[in-house]
Amino acid sequence: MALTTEVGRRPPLSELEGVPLPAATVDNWGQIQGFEAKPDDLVICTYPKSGTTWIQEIVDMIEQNGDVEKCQRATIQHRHPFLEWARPPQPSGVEQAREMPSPRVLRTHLPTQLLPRSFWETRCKFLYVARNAKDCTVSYYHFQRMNQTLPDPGPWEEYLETFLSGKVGWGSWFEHVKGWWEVRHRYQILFLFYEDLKRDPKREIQKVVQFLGKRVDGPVLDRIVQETSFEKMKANPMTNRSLVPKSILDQSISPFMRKGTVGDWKNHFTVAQNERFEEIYRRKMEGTSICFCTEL
Ligand SMILES: Nc1ncnc2c1ncn2[C@@H]1O[C@H](COP(=O)(O)OS(=O)(=O)O)[C@@H](OP(=O)(O)O)[C@H]1O
Repeated sequence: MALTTEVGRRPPLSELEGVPLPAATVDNWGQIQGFEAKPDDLVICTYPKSGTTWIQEIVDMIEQNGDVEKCQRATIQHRHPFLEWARPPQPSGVEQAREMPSPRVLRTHLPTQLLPRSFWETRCKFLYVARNAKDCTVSYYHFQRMNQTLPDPGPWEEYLETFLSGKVGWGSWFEHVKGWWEVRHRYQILFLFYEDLKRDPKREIQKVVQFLGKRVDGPVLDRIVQETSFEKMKANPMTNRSLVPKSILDQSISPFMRKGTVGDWKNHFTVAQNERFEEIYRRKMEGTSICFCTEL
């Protein structure tokens, strides 16, 4: 009896310094906090659903000089250890990173105030990708519907309030984005926008190439643009999460590679919801110079 109930239940989030996080991440916090960064680490930082997988594939394609076969060596989630990953008895993200040869590419959704200190001290490189709040809300909503390890989002109108109050995994979008934006000139941070990547992928990928101190020739750059398109990544089992068991990601509810567009929020927000969102947005983003576009 009890087992049946356990299987069907979504685990609630835990909290750390007011930021909701998966309970296993909080339980493993000692290990995460004590993580030893290295000066040649590259850290991909994002708020959830902002283009993490996309930028990971771009970075890997650049590192492999456009060699598609080499990027097929493992699923995207196994190529770059996720710092907060903790699912005993599997090796945690920290343990995976420790085993990895340098130079390492790591990934995290942590807000600046929770990032382990060694990252700031070693002054390694950070690649931050931000996505406009409205599309992020929509993408996160569908992700929570299908991700059996996160709380059930409930109906859309309820989820919108949960998102606005920051009671979702990794906390408030507003605080996350503002936090990373504020430190972007103090550290080696390349700050990118999902919407710019959509509008002009070639230009944005060139920025990444330069930031990584690499050189790629024209045809290779064109191949990277092509192979990291939404359509290609949606069809690629190494990037589309189709190899993740259905008990974790149920893609019959919503695919991981869902739409990959700018402006899908218009298919979800009512006029009233949009007005309320904008009002809260204005208040929470007051005083910051960061600017997003919500349609192309
Ligand atoms: N190549 C490419 N082009 C455009 N858009 C892309 C691409 N790859 C992933 N995506 C879209 O990014 C959303 C998933 O974000 P993340 O990868 O950050 O998700 S996660 O936090 O790691 O779970 C999710 O957005 P939505 O489709 O709006 O839900 C993905 O479809």
